[in-house]
Amino acid sequence: MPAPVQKPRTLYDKIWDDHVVDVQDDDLALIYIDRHMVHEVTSPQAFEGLRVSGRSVRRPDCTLVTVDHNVPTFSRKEFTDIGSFVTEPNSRAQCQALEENVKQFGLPYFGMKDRRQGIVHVIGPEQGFTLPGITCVCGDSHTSTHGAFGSLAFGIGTSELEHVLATQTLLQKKSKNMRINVEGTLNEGVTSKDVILHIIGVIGTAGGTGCIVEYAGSVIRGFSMEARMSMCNMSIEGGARAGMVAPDEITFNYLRNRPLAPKGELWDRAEAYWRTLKSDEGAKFDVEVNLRGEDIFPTVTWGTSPQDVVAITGNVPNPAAVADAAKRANMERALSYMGLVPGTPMQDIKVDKVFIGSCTNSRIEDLRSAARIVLAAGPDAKVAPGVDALIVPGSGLIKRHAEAEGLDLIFKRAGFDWREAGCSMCIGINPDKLAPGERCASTSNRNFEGRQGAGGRTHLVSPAMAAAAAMTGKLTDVRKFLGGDVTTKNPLKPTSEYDFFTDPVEPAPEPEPLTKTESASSKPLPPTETPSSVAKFVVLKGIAAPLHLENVDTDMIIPGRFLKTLKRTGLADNLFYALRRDRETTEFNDEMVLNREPWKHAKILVCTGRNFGCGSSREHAPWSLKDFGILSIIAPSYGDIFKSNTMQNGMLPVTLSEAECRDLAEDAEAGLEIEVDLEKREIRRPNGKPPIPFTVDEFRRHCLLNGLDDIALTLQKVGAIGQFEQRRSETWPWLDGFGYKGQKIPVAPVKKTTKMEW
Ligand SMILES: CC(C)[C@H](C(=O)O)[C@@H](O)C(=O)O
Ligand code: SF4
Repeated sequence: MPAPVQKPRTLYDKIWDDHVVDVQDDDLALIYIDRHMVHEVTSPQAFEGLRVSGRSVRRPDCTLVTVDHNVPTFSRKEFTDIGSFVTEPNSRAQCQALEENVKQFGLPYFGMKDRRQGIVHVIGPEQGFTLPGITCVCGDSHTSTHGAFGSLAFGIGTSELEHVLATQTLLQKKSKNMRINVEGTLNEGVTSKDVILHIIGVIGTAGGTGCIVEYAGSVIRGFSMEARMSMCNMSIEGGARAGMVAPDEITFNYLRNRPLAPKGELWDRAEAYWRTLKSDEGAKFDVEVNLRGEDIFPTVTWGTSPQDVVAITGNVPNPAAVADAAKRANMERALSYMGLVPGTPMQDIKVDKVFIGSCTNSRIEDLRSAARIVLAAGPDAKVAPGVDALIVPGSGLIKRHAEAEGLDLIFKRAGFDWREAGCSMCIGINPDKLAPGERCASTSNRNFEGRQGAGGRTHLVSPAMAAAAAMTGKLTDVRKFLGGDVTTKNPLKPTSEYDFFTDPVEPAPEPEPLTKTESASSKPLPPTETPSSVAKFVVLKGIAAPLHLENVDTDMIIPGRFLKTLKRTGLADNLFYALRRDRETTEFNDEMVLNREPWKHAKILVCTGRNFGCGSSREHAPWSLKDFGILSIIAPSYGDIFKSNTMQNGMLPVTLSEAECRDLAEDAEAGLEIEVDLEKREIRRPNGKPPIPFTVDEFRRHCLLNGLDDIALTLQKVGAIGQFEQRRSETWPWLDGFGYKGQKIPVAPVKKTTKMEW
């Protein structure tokens, strides 16, 4: 009999197929997670969950922990410990909790004394922890960055994080396949950051919802790994949970010799497998977008959403030209927040601050490209008067690498502030933030209201454009600095031979005993125990509050500065902070519906705009809604991570058509109580209108109706997980991490790094 012909598969299909541990009737699959990265903001509640239920971390060897969001980026010369160095109490508490958890659960950790510390999405690739063909997760939406290596990498919430720690698996439904092709040649001054901003401008922040995006085409193939990471990083801003690029020579060259990448014969086996990781000819994509490199120009955002983009040569758009009333209102709000007048040339907009950093653009190439512009401005050129310009390398190693190339001197000579690694001014939950009304050209990824500090105004740009803005004091077309051959004019000498091996890679430490008699990792996993309970959701009757906004992001639901908590509760007052509070006095206002009777008591939120809960993976968003009393949201569509986060908390997101949402919003405006019945899958109104039916995943419905905990259910499949791990060790042995079953990876000999003379 001829062998069955397998139909052509996409890169995503292949990685998915290779990770399925178990499939349930309703399309949900338990998939194995190869790499788990952890930081201090989204993990404390998950570790607490493990502690309470007496569970251990299943694969410390596949877990890597660092501290990045809260850390101050000023000099660490005087650093002794977190307790004295991180002075803001909530930030300190999160960093200290992480260090305690690392010890207690025995996890590999790059702390603040370790020069490999840095932004979680920078250090994984840098160490070779991120590899092609893997599944990779982190309690952070920009995990999409790691897809640049041809891996399936996506952000998860805190409950899912706990699930991965305990089981090394996740319950997932397969997403749709989307491909974005960028063919042709890029214009002068256009970088991968401009390409991804342009893409988001075209597809919108909901464009990739429900999809995994593969970036393809000659432009992408020509990009370095750094450039691919910047693109995949912002997949989440385009609504997609993950973005990926098929691995190729550029990927292999980047990874070869990285500390945690396979070596010798294992490398050869791995590379042979990695070469199979590309979409087959004829593979089916549910959505395909084709763009031309020639149509992309140096790009900048004007508004408060990453889709609000314009070429730097353009003007601030005019809301009056927009027919749709809701869109016009959104634009007016954005322009008022940004303090911009329609028609103003973008290049006339003055900036107060420039930030070069974040998981999008803080890698060595980003720093080089910014340095080139500074050099092109002239030997004595300085940062424009009145502008504060900050350069924050993504990791301690990048900082050293840049210093070895002398980039720090270029920056410092021109008046830039040269910092230590961390998330810094990307999110403003550490000392680096914008003051109210300050305007910043930023290489980060989110320009939401208040993102870089309450009242701060963000324009997203590439590192070269940020450097140009620093030198002129205004948003500036980078091409002004690019006349002639910049590389010969500017004597930058990149060092590809940077030595990553001077620090030994140690296996994870032994877990500390939880009590005198039981340790976190030696305690056996609970067997087929009765599923523990989370709150049940059966029928919910109550006041519904109407909300007429599109693309409500989780930064809007709860701003970053309120994430610095170790608890899941106490967040109600900060729900929709910017909408509910007066900008000046911060008192609750009367305009926002949730501040008024009877909606103050709302149990249901009816949102008429699409893409509710997009952006960051913070589970604090559903926690704050729940804390306020809202247990069900009704909207036309959701950000993928937010949707699963709500269901992990006994809340029900109902998806209805836009017309149905508008209809229900009328009832909500009238202050009527409505009833969400999960048992019958329908929404009932008291005014004689017919019930509205809805659909919901069967497994999720079952869990919600019975108040079941995913982790306990998954642990019933521990046998299948163990079998998968055995096959994984045989087929992909390089995926067992350092320290697995007592193995150690050899430490390469120490090489000397010399400061470059140029
Ligand atoms: C803290 C974390 C939940 C968040 C994210 O998921 O993206 C943060 O990194 C951000 O950039 O907003
Ligand atoms: S987006 Fe910003 S805050 Fe989030 S991980 Fe990246 S650098 Fe950190």
